[in-house]
Amino acid sequence: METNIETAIKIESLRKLFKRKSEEIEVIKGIDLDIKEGEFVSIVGPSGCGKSTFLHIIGGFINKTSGTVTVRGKEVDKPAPDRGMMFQEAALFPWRKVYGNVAWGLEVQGYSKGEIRERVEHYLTLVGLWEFRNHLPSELSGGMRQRVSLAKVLAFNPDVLLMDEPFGALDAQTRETMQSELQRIWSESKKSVLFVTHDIEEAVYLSDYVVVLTKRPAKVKEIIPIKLPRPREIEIRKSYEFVDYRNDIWDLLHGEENVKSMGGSIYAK
Ligand SMILES: Nc1ncnc2c1ncn2[C@@H]1O[C@H](COP(=O)(O)OP(=O)(O)OP(=O)(O)O)[C@@H](O)[C@H]1O
Repeated sequence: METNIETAIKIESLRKLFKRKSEEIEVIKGIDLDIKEGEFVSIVGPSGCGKSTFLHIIGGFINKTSGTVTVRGKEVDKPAPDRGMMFQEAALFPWRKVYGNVAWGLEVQGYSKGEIRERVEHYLTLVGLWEFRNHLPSELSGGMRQRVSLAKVLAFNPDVLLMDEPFGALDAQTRETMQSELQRIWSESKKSVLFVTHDIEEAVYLSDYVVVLTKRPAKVKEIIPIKLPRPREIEIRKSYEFVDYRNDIWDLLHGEENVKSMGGSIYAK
């Protein structure tokens, strides 16, 4: 297989069936997708269509039935530090302070104390929480806990970030703040991100592309490039272009027959 050096994640003919007793449930029915280095790509789709399954296969947590998934040319067969994964709930040790949580993966990998301190400081500063390094997770807000989770994942220096509804449990205002923060952190860290969300506005605001999946079994229905300038200010959500993108994705998700033209900006890769 030919893999372009600029390709961070390559997915070809991916298929997934779950077996339950004598029944086979087809969840993913042939997905092809290329994510280039440094791209931010969101996945949206009807509830239960297979978004989390898709992300977990790329993470190496679920086996695929057929097809190929490669990250920087290397075939995925199990979880590994080249793929950092974030979930809706912050994955933190409650008994470890913020510093200790971010340091954990580095300790396990055998980094020296000096290297650990350097990396933990770098990533906690990046997420704006260095001064909270001696707090326990229980002493932080939900948004702050998710920022610690992000620092913990980034400290591994993964090639790609896989994020499954990471802001799904946050209130609307905190969620918006986290979206702006993530945009800044992404542009500074230059990671490729694959981001699953139910929130169309979140997908438009953050992404270079939004991938719309069909209902189960999931296929790619449409790939929409988001050609809004960066960095994106919060007010961009009020612009006509933004609202147009949101409405077009909403129509696609609701299976509208007469999807309004986006001036040629809808295309399949
Ligand atoms: N281990 C499993 N065994 C059998 N079926 C499963 C298993 N895991 C998931 N499924 C089924 O696969 C389908 C897709 O689930 P998945 O969680 O990937 O969807 P989703 O798009 O992320 O859902 P949501 O939008 O509600 O979060 C569902 O119908 C679910 O019941």
